[in-house]
Amino acid sequence: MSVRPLLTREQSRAVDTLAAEKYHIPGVILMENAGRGSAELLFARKPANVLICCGPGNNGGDGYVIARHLDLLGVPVIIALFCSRERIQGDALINFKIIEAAGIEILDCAAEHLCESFAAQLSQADWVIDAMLGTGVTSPPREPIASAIGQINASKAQVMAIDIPSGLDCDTGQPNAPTIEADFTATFVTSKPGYQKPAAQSYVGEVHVVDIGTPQALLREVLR
Ligand SMILES: NC(=O)C1=CN([C@@H]2O[C@H](COP(=O)(O)OP(=O)(O)OC[C@H]3O[C@@H](n4cnc5c(N)ncnc54)[C@H](O)[C@@H]3O)[C@@H](O)[C@H]2O)[C@@H](O)CC1
Ligand SMILES: [K+]
Repeated sequence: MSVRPLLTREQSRAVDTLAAEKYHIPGVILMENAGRGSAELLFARKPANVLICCGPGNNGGDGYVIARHLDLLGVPVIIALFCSRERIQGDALINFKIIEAAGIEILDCAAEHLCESFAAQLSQADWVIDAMLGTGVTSPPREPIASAIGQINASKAQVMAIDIPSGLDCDTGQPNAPTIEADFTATFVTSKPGYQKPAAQSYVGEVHVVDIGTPQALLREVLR
């Protein structure tokens, strides 16, 4: 496939479902490929230290995989968790348990009062990874993620968005209030229709497509 067509948010979710149900690829393999590919993209930029902001879903799951691979590459990482541990499930929970067992530092930022250390870590961060909201987002960002987006945008850290800059409508390119302003975005399988729109440029930054191992036949089926 020379120039890949663009998957909408719904089509991206169809790819994830079909990959598991029709092509027998466990989601945690797709997540490993997504996280490893994203970690290697960031490592190439020689990060001094990385603060990885994780939301409640599989976008957060990508963040846990990225943390493990950057840690393995010798990069100091800290996870900022923007949901209660109890909310984490499925493929994200598998990867959360791995980094917990590996002793990677996790800041509990789910409850406002536990979040003082987030501001301190953010001020020290060379890079921030936005693994808060991906294709499962259904409305403008809610608290505590909304406040985190504002603090991240106000910080001096460089920002890498995972799959979708949190807050951005990936189909129209329209931002919500607030939306992550990323220096670059690692998006999965294909770029998204909204990423080429003028309104999206200050949010997506440089777009990189990361393959997650889905077969060509699956793409052809979804894009038909
Ligand atoms: N097999 C898969 O499904 C794969 C998924 N991947 C990652 O998983 C993401 C999709 O994961 P999910 O479907 O879990 O969804 P998300 O991880 O995008 O998170 C959505 C969750 O956040 C909450 N939420 C929704 N709207 C919100 C809002 N406006 N404010 C605050 N919280 C909100 C909901 O609880 C929802 O469960 C993709 O974007 C990609 O990053 C990748 O790992 C590739 C494989
Ligand atoms: K994101």
